[in-house]
Amino acid sequence: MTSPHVVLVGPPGAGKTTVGGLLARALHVELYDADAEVERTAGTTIPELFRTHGEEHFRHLEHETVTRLLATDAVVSLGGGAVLHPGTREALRGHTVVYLDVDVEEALVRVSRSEERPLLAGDPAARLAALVAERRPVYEAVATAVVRTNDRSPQNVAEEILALLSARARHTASTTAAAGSPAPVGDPAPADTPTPAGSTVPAGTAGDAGGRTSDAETAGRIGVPGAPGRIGVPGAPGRISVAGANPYDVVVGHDLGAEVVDLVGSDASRVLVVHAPATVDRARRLGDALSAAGREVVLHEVPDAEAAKTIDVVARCWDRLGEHRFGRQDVVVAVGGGATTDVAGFVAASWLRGVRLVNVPTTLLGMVDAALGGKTGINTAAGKNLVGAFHPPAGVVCDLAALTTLPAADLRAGLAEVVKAGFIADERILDLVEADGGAAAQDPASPVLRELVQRAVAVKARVVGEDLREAGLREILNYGHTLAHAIERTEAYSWRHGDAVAVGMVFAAELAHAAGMLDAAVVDRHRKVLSLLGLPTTYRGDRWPELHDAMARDKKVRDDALRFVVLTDIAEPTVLRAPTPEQLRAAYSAVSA
Ligand SMILES: NC(=O)c1ccc[n+]([C@@H]2O[C@H](COP(=O)([O-])OP(=O)(O)OC[C@H]3O[C@@H](n4cnc5c(N)ncnc54)[C@H](O)[C@@H]3O)[C@@H](O)[C@H]2O)c1
Ligand SMILES: O=C(O)C(=O)C[C@@H](O)[C@H](O)[C@H](O)COP(=O)(O)O
Repeated sequence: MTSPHVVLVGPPGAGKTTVGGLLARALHVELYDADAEVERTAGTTIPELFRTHGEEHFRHLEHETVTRLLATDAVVSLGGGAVLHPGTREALRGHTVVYLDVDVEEALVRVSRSEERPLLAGDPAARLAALVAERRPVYEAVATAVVRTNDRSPQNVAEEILALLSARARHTASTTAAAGSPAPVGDPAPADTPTPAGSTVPAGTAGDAGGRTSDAETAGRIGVPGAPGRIGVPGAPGRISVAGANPYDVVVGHDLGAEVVDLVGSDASRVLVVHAPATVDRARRLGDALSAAGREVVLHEVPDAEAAKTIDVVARCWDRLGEHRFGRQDVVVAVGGGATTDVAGFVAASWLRGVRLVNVPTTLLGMVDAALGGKTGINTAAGKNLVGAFHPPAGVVCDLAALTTLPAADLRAGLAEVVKAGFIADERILDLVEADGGAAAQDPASPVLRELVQRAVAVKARVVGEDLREAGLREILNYGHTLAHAIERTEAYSWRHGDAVAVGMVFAAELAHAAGMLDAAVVDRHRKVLSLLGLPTTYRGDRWPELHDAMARDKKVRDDALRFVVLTDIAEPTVLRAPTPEQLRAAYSAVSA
């Protein structure tokens, strides 16, 4: 089926027509500007169409025009409001759609230089701000990639899109070339053993939740607009929304006790505050605030770190809830790192088949990863996080002051998940770390760390908002985790999770390189960024059988075939299915100390 090389969406002033022209020239194809096509077909201007027939009539004509243009082999630029038509959104499924993101101030400067825009009549600044606020989630929903245009020349933006298109073409080519039967899970075979080639799955396409769930093999690309202003300006608490059946916010700031009291709400009679030994003071302070607000507070300490994630600890929590007659309207508040929020979350998910959960993460890793997204759970003898439930919190409150008491090694471990967000979706994270050799990222009081937190949260929020139950896209958050969880189990959970993830990401990058999918330069960048932060990039070289056995129990395994989230470039995650024993061996040997 003929399809445009790329469809550009975005608000007025995003540069769709200018960038579209450059792309069309570079690709030697036509540029179709949907607005111009509507005018040509209607034989009048858009302002005139609005005046004489109204917006609804215009949207109808626009939808028909876009449907026609989507059957061309061109570059297509859509009018700012085209995506408001449900039929147009539907028609965009399966196409490569790039959202050109721009801040309102810059868009305003650009549109003030151009022709009449009916929807901006009156107070253009206010109208544009309202339009962008209304439409941004829709652009993000239809887009397969988001490209920032602020402070960038149209040429520079076009180059980024061309690079995206060629990476996508490489995916398609490698998928076609590498399709093969799944390799059985087992130790790497000797080099001369014939084995099926590893196969890759291309990144997702526009708004294709249906396709993702039916295939369950696709990890998608996610572009993250990510200017700090979009997710909260430095100095004010950032508030990042997580979409879903029950949307909630992640608040990032200081002195946020009142947020917790609000989130618990006045319907609750009782609150179980679950905390780690290291967070008892913070838990007590929150408990006092909740008591002052009229709630009965039960403080409950769980063991430190991974020792908290057991069925015995869960059972003790259930006992406390039973003793205090917790009902359906009562609440669990988790105060601690990822281990605490994981176990407390599972308690909340299972008590009376689910009560309200408020997460107050006190580690960096908890703030950027564990406390949001709804994955709760515990470990079993067979492996990490094997029992649990998806139970999203009612809200997540990240008080950055907690990071000042966090041991440096735990802060570093959290940075591994921040870096993960950088590699899978937001390169600016990597740039920020590299800018000063990783120093500011490790300073709990620095604005850089705050921006890193907000950016990493924004990445996770967007992914889990689209795919709570890991039907496809969410797998990208597991980057580096297949080997990481195996290392943690092999080391009897004496390794920090983030440290294991750091090694796991280098392994995944080496694996993608061995499979011919990733340039050596990107693999090197993994080592560089992680080393700047003092994170490990190697592991002992004599543990392959144990590691392989643990990886064979990974949740991503399908039909007994190992599956790894890998990159084909920065912010280009995909899934490598059934890598060959040679590829696995090459990657393991490359990370062996
Ligand atoms: N559910 C998810 O989506 C998800 C995501 C990522 C990680 N995780 C899980 O999270 C866990 C790792 O989380 P983590 O790195 O936060 O580890 P952690 O919970 O073990 O905390 C690390 C250490 O810091 C201490 N601590 C916590 N807050 C402190 C503070 N403010 N000051 C001083 N000490 C403090 C803890 O008691 C612990 O000793 C793993 O079990 C991992 O599997 C879950
Ligand atoms: O939220 C997710 O999804 C993740 O994969 C985030 C990971 O960083 C996290 O460690 C998660 O707990 C792993 O989940 P699992 O399902 O692989 O156990």
